[in-house]
Amino acid sequence: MSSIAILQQYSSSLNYSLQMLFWDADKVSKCVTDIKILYETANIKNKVTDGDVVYPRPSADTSESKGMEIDNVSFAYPGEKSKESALRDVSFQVPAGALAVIVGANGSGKSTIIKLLTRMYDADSGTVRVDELPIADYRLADLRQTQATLTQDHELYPLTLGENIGLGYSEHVDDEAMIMQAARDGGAATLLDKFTDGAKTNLKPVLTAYGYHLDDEKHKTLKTVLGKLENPTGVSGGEKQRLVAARTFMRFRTGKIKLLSVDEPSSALDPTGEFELFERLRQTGEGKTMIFVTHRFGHLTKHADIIICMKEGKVAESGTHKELMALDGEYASLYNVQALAFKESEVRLAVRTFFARN
Ligand SMILES: Nc1ncnc2c1ncn2[C@@H]1O[C@H](COP(=O)(O)OP(=O)(O)OP(=O)(O)O)[C@@H](O)[C@H]1O
Repeated sequence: MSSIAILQQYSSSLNYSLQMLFWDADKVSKCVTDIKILYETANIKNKVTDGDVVYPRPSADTSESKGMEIDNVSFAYPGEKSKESALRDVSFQVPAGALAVIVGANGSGKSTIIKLLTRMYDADSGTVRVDELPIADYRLADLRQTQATLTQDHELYPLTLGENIGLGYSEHVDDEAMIMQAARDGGAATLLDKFTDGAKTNLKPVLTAYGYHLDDEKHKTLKTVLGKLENPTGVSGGEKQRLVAARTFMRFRTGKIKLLSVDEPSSALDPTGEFELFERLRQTGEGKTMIFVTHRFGHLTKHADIIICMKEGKVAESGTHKELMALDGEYASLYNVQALAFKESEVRLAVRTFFARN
């Protein structure tokens, strides 16, 4: 019996060792694949060619700041399998300093417009113009310096919460006062206050105390400090959006921003958080060209100088809220569906409150 027991113990120990070996081998092969992808990505040539015109043009006076124009633009994503292109014969203008809001159903081309205006892609036909010149004429680095974008795709990095905000203006990544102001603007101040280390809280430490082979007794203090540093900090989807928004407000501090593009950055925010974010963006961006993509109608569309209502890759309608409501077309029907849903939810809330009280 004892021989069988020993044999069984050895067998399960061998089984465990083999499992660990394969697990480690799996991790090593994943790391190698990741590194390979990293090198391959770094080698991908940018298809967006650089221009040579300085932006903003030194000679440009205010009369030359004409804003942005999309002129008869069509665009299909490289390798797109869809039968229809993402954008077809799209034309509209956003005067300098105006607030434009792009609305429309899923897949109607809203985000694609932002990608062309920020020159992530070039149009297949037609022209995107900035201050009357084709966008491709300008130096890319100059254009990027004057743009602040806020989208759902923005990521947090394995740095401190403060550094994640400070990256919006990398020369001031250590400027605590500026970071705190940006945090307040982005609605992230309460989040920073939640942690004992505040803005210095490490989001996702990359060090590992195990790697140093530290002695429990001899390196006790160092181990405690490293342990604290290494403890990853979790943030919710809404908190991430607030931090990323704060980074955009930090970017405004560069004083160079001329275009603010905001692509549905608030899906995980509660209605109050979203309202406050849009209001602060609108106030901070005052005087700059602002382009918002949103699914939620309401105060933003009412403030818009121009609303572009997209449908299946084309501009269905454009104008102010008042003009489009008077048209009683695509925009009005989208608006009314939301207004109805809002009224229904208000009724449901009132009913629930009534029954809770009685
Ligand atoms: N990277 C991509 N590669 C290929 N096709 C894409 C890519 N991004 C978007 N598309 C396609 O282009 C079309 C327009 O997409 P876009 O993201 O601009 O729409 P949208 O109006 O912003 O949608 P949503 O409201 O869902 O965000 C869609 O048919 C979409 O499938």
